[in-house]
Amino acid sequence: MASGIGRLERTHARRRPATGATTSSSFRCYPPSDHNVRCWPSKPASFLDYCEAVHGLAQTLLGLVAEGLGLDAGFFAGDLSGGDTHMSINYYPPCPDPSVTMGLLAHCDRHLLTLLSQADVAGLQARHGGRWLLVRPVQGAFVVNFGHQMEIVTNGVLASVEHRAVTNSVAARMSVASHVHPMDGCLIRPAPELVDEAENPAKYREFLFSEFMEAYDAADASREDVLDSFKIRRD
Ligand SMILES: O=C(O)CCC(=O)C(=O)O
Ligand SMILES: [Fe+2]
Repeated sequence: MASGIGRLERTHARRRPATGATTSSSFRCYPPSDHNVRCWPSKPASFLDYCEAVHGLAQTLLGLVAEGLGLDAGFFAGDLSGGDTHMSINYYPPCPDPSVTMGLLAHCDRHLLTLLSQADVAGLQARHGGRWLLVRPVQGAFVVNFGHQMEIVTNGVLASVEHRAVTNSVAARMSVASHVHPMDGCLIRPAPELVDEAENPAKYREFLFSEFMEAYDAADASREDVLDSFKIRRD
């Protein structure tokens, strides 16, 4: 792990493994409960400040997204975004031949929202119109990703974004992703306000987020396979 990150306790391999020599550590970083604090890195000392700022930013963005959709500003607050924030710290060493080694395989995040810091080395790609587009780093800015849960709750209005990370032959790259999760027992369903049985019927059935986590792992994060098991078929 690069200097500055310090010791990471209770790290584990990513559920979605990279094909290259990527090192990823995932742990619950917020709220600062006794359990979560035990998983924190020992450096930097301002780690709590970072987690609090990210949490605050995520809640502000969710409020704005809700308003933009014509929902109550507090629509996503509470159970839908009130679970632990999961942080993934990804380290991609330089790779002699990037054409044969992917940093992180294509996937959609499973929860509501991700705030991703990718520092200053490019590598993140998002799929758009069948093509992979490089998401260039902007100094001091986060990339905001919608996950599957956002797509389902908005009945497809805000689609989850498929993305991956590529390696490069020169520079090591690091990214820090903060994933905003719902409460474990949260019921997920399209917002009734965004459903109209005649004009725009619900595209997804109701389910517990824990059920979704199992389906996500079983489908190996393939976008269509994951969503398929929750779609309502009308033909
Ligand atoms: O390293 C990146 O830019 C992507 C990381 C990512 O997609 C994730 O941690 O879920
Ligand atoms: Fe991701």
